[in-house]
Amino acid sequence: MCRPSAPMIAPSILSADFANLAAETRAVEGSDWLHVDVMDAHFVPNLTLGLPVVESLLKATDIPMDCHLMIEDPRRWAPPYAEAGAYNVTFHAEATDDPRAVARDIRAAGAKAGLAIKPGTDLTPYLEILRDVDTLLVMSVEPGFGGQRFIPEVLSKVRTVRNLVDAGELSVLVEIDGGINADTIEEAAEAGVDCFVAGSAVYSADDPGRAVAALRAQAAAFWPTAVEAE
Ligand SMILES: O=C(CO)[C@@H](O)[C@H](O)COP(=O)(O)O
Repeated sequence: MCRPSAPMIAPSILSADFANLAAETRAVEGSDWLHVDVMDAHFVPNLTLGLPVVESLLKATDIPMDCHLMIEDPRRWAPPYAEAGAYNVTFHAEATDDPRAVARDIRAAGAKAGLAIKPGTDLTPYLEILRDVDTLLVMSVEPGFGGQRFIPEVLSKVRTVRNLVDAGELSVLVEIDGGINADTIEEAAEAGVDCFVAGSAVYSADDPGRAVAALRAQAAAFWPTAVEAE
């Protein structure tokens, strides 16, 4: 996968009004991905939504869906999200002892496969596995809740993967999730993030669509001038 030609912004509907999800997705038309947090109250201490809501959302929007599964047993539960039509399905490294098999099943079911790691998880044991996924999701807050403070220490993992991708040794999209807003997006962009998830920064704005555009413009100031278009 080549680097996208511009920063990608993925609004997280965790911060949207769950009683008006179709309207909330229309408010962010023009976003690169729609980030959907699936939480099972076991892998994380929160419960959100599951496959039936994702299936309905897929009918309500054309924005490519980025499903972030914060769940136990992703080998069992991840492929149906791909079969339903999600563009990218991300599972947690900490939730499985066979990430390659989960990624293979997601891809076989028709979606891009993403690997997520919590802030405290070391990247080193997963570097080889990154050859078998399309996206690395670096969590910059503890998974479970929106509106938390950005953890800048995770950017060393972003820099490591950025350098490997730029050197042609890996081909993976680098995504960051948690605490991304006008105060933090620039340091993340400078470290080499391709895709920025933003929940409260987008949905607490008066105009979520303009908030997406503003975040993209801020990150673009740190974009390399000549990147190969995806
Ligand atoms: O996965 C998660 C939280 O677990 C995120 O996707 C949050 O939804 C991001 O929200 P903000 O930190 O941007 O408010």
